[in-house]
Amino acid sequence: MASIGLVAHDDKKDDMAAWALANAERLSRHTLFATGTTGGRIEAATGLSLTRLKSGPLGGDAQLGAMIVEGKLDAIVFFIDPLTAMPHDVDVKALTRLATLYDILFACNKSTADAVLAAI
Ligand SMILES: O=C(CO)COP(=O)(O)O
Repeated sequence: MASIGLVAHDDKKDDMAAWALANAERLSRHTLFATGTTGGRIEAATGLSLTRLKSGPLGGDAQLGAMIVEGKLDAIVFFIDPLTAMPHDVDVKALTRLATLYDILFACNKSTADAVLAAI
C-alpha cells in the first residue's frame, strides 16, 4: 500500500474526477491525500475515502510538500494546467522541486498517472 497525493488545477479537475473514477478500484488499495477542492471532486465522483488538505492556493500544495519532506508520501498525481497562470505558482514549483529532490513518483499528466498506478 502506498500513500498518494492527488491534485488538479481547476481546468483539469474534470479530468482528475474521470481518471479517479476509472481507477477507483486500484486507488482504493492505497492511502489517499488530496488538496481541498480536488479531494471534494474525487470523493463526489468515486466515493473513495481520502484525507482532504487545504485548498492549493491556501497552502495545500505546501502541505503535500511538507509530507514529502517527512517521508509520508510515495507518489503524487498532479494534473497541472500548463496554460493558466496561478497565484500560488511558487507553491506549485516548491512541490515539484521537493518531489524531484526526494525522488518520489510524480505524475503530472494522465499517461504518466496510468503508468504510476500500474507500478505501485
Ligand atoms: O491549486 C491546486 C494545486 O496547485 C489545487 O487545489 P484545489 O484542489 O484546492 O483546487
